[in-house]
Amino acid sequence: MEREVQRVRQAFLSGRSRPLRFRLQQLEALRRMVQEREKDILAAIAADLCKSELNAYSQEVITVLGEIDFMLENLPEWVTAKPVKKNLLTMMDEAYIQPQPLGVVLIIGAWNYPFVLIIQPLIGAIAAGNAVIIKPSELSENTAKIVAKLLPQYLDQDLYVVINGGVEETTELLKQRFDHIFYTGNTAVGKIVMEAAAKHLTPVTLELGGKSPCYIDKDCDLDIVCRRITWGKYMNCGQTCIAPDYILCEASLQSQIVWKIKETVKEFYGENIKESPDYERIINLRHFKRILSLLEGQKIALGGETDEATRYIAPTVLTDVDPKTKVMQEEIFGPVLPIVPVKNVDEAIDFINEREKPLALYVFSHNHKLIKRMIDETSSGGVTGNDVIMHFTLNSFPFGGVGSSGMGAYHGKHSFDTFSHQRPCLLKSLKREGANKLRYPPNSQSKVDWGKFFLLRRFNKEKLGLLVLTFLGIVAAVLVKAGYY
Ligand SMILES: NC(=O)c1ccc[n+]([C@@H]2O[C@H](COP(=O)([O-])OP(=O)(O)OC[C@H]3O[C@@H](n4cnc5c(N)ncnc54)[C@H](O)[C@@H]3O)[C@@H](O)[C@H]2O)c1
Ligand SMILES: CCCCCCCCCCCCCCCC=O
Repeated sequence: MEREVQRVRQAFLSGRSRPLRFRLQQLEALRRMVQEREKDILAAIAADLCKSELNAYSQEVITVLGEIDFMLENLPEWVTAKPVKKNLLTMMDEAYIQPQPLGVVLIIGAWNYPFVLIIQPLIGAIAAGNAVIIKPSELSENTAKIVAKLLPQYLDQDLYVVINGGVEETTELLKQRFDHIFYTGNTAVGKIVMEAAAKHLTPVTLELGGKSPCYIDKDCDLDIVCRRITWGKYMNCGQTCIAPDYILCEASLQSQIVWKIKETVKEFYGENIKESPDYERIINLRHFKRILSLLEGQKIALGGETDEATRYIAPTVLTDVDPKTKVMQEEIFGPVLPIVPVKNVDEAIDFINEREKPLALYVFSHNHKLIKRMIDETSSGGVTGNDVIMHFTLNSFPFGGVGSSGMGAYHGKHSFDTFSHQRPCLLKSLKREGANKLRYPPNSQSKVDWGKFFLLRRFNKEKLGLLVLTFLGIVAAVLVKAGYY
């Protein structure tokens, strides 16, 4: 492992990942890979998650292609140095911020969207000029294998390397020194990653999970609300980090919500859900059993049917759920939707704020002020009003958690920034030493007063011109006095 990381570091140190032209070429090659090998990629995702190729394409491949195009379009502007505002002491100097690659980045992916969750951060890391080691999830082994096979056929083989394996390999990998670690997965492993990173003072991005609440106000169109929630909750069989985890609403709305979700489930997946190409399965038996255990003692208002042999769990809704029960203590990550009755929006806000900060928050209402209030008075990684999931699709948004749902963010420019160091560069001349005398010892009250004048005073534009002239006059006077002229 150590040798492999060393090899990638040597490739980074060769400098070839840095030029803009190279980054664009690699991103174009990645796009070619996705387009030319689309069938293989879709087949692998389909095999891992019992997902139709159409769904794999719309949920994963579209996102990846969109992200590559966005990078190709904007990268030339993002990589350029950006001049910054100067103060009176640096007036005559060159001051700019130069984004630079961090070095060797480790990307650890999760199984639930196994392609997009490693390729989207990879796009950002390449765009920022880094070398990358990718560790796909071992639970989505088909996608892990196809990525390991295809990437070396299209990308620089020494700069971008896939390492497959399970906990043992990841543990070994985490002992190595990286310049950034980007991890997607559960919170418990997030802590392991952060602890390992701390040994080398390596910065981390942690894309974690949590229980994303969904508040339904009584002033809304329940038909549309339930259709959107049904889509976001049962997509990928509930195994989506930003799926609405549970509903908060007034008790009287529950029966209508159940009825409308039931109708929508029929419309989306037909009478026999098991035969629908649009309904996935639970990733493995461990998760299947974990989700079943969440149903114990609950009022099942819809669904509840299961089949262990195929790891099928029907779209399920629970009503009158007690917040103290197990289903409300951990992220569900399955097709089970508890409804927790609350008296009003105030109680819903308190309920959310008494718990860990979620990755996403959803609020449905015709009342725009109520949505704004919910946003102002709570915290979450992201929010969508009157829909679910959709904030993920906008690459101008930073995607990430807050508090226990994660740290850092990515997508679009935010990925570029995550994998870049914003290096402040100040280029001074070796001339004009007279003006610099102000900061050299011995210090004096008048020097401090001039320092305060130069660094603390705020000037409007008109005054500034005058001041620059005065400043230059003073410099000239000092120089004359010092005998330079
Ligand atoms: N924020 C996001 O973007 C996002 C996206 C997807 C999933 N998630 C969250 O991820 C969770 C589901 O994923 P998961 O954790 O089951 O995925 P997982 O089991 O695939 O684990 C994630 C990664 O961690 C590695 N790993 C597992 N155990 C490890 C250990 N002991 N030491 C080191 N590495 C280890 C795995 O090899 C894998 O690559 C949910 O909580 C979900 O909300 C978050
Ligand atoms: C055919 C229409 C296209 C619709 C696009 C909808 C895209 C949904 C993308 C969902 C991806 C969610 C990934 C979340 C990562 C965490 O688990």
